[in-house]
Amino acid sequence: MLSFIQQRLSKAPTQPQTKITRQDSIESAFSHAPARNITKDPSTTPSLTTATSLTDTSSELTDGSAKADDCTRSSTRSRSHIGTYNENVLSAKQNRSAREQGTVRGNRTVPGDIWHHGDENTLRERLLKQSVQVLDADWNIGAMPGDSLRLSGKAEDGAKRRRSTRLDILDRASNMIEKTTTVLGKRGRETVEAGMEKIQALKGANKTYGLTPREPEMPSFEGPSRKRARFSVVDVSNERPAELQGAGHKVIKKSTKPWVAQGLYVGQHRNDDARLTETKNRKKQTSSNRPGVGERAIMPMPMWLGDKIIEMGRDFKMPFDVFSPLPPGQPKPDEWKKTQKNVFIGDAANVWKKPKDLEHSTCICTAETGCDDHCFNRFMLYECDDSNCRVGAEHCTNRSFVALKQRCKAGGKYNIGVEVMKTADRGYGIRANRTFEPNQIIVEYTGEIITQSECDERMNKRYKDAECYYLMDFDQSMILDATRGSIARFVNHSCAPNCRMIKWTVAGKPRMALFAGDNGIMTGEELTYDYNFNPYSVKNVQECRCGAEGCRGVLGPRPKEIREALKPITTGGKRKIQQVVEDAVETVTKRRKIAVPSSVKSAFATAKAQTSRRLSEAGVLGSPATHNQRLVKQNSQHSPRGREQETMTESSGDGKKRRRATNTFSRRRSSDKRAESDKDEGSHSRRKSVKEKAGSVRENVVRTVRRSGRGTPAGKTIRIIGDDEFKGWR
Ligand SMILES: C[S@@+](CC[C@H](N)C(=O)[O-])C[C@H]1O[C@@H](n2cnc3c(N)ncnc32)[C@H](O)[C@@H]1O
Repeated sequence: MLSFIQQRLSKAPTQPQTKITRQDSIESAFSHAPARNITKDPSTTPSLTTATSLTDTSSELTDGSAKADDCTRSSTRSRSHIGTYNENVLSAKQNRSAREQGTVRGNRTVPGDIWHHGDENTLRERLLKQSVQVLDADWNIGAMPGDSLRLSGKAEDGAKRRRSTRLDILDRASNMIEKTTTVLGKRGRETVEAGMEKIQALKGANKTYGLTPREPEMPSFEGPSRKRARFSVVDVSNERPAELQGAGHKVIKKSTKPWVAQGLYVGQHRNDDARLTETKNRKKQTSSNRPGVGERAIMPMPMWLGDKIIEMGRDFKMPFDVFSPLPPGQPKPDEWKKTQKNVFIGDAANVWKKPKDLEHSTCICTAETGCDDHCFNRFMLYECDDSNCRVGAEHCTNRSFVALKQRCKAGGKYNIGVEVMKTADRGYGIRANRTFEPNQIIVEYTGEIITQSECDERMNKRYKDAECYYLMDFDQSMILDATRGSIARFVNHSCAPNCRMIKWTVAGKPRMALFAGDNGIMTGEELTYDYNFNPYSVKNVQECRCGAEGCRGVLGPRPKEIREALKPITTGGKRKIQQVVEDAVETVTKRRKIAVPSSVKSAFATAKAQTSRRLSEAGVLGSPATHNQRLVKQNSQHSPRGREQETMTESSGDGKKRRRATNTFSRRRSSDKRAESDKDEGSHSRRKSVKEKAGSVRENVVRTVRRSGRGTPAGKTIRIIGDDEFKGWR
């Protein structure tokens, strides 16, 4: 501090450069103090401003007359502050509080009693101590002689205001320029004058900031600092209120941390909605000033999926492109006739019969359960609607086809969700351009519904030279031909599929759709399902190129199994006969590449009839109908969803895997108890027993379900029965 004062003093033009010792200081105080005490009249004594700071140069005397006085003599106070001192004493003093020291901070005058009490030594000592205290007191450099001290009558204002050092610099700069202009030519003068104007403008601008807080400290250029790197200097002149706006004024704004709000999705922020078309996005953006439209306050979910995911919940997965369509310029299949609805062709409409029992089907779900896996309609693959479900559209979750319709109606690539792609060795295929939930409906398989005879005709004529066929067994022995149909016709086969093709009954009509498998679908995955292709002839077997780990090598069952299925019954053996029958009736082609040769068909029918007859004779089965019921029992495997669509394999006695009929299901009902009691009646004739039990079943079975697809002949009627009931039929 002292060195600083000495520096100031050495710079001061009016102050002679003398070394002042502490002793001098004391003596100076000694000599001036009485004068001050004597002239202590508030009306005449210039009141010094309260101490501000060392740099404060605006401290002013209230009395102008004092100015002259101040010029002629040094301030007592100032001089008392100057001098050398004993550091030990000083430090000892500093460690004590002002109260302990018996002085009040800021008391810079020598008390009057010094003059009246004590001898010289004591007096000197006290003076020494007090001088040292004074050194520790607040300083008012403005009171010091020399320097550019300016006085005015408003001491209080001066205490609050400080002259900006920048103004000093500007003053000096303008002085220099003034001097320079005298030696410059006209052109130079003009340039300098322009500079002057700029300086004046700056000065003016600075004045407007007279009352603004001190300019914030700017980052120095000493080198990059980690702490400073977090701050960025930004021009926020537009954000500042008008009165604070000044030329090029910069403030420091803390840099944002977008990852706090966006997490792993940082940098993926987009203004447009990828699900919408460009036009719709533009429209949306123009109307996006709606109130309430804003950023989420919480960490966003994967983009574009919205509230649905929050509601439904989903395990966290690493970020992926939720919506990622193929870039333009992909190879496209030849244009085909499209239809988004099934169309009955020819006699098909007359042949097809609406199931009679539908009106009786009403689920008993509540809004809480919302037609979950226990919903009876869901179990039967009936879609809920207002006629068969009391839960209502808001809570019912068994309205997939309605949801699909709404999605497609909304339009856009995202909502459609699938697109055609070219595969390496399987022609065209279908890929998902977005994610799908497990078991979510993806796309409907639509086309023309034709009768069997119409199919034969088409195969022989229209599709004679075709490479690909889009035929699928549908309902009531009819065929769904998607040659004219929906995009779903391009879905390829896989032995390890990620989707299922399932037939549902919607408003009394059968409809086929592709559903996501149990693992859901990720963006970019190729969609496949198991064709369960039945070539009806060994020579029509197609090589499978699905590339799955457990690939069967062919589309459909393995060749050996096909041979087994088609082998005529020559030998007895209950298990074998049963197996052949089961295999014969199990899988009906859902998708066929070629028409079934009539010779194969008749051989198949003959084998089936023969087997049924033999089994009936042997008392194993009562009738073809009960045979179906037996299949129901043997193959009913309760899936987690209470139904089973997939063809399954089960281990036979010889340890080999063999295919079993599936696609049917059974359910334990209250009638099971009755069946239990029936069982106790003993061993009557099998047929009689079956008849009796069939009667009881008729009473209790809720309805008859029409099913087709893998595992059961299309259009065959299968009754739903309880497991225990079935025991009696064996
Ligand atoms: C309904 S089409 C599927 C779309 C077809 N890839 C296209 O380009 O039109 C069925 C035909 O695709 C071919 N295909 C489908 N999946 C296959 C697979 N896993 N391996 C070999 N060929 C397959 C077979 O030729 C089959 O007859």
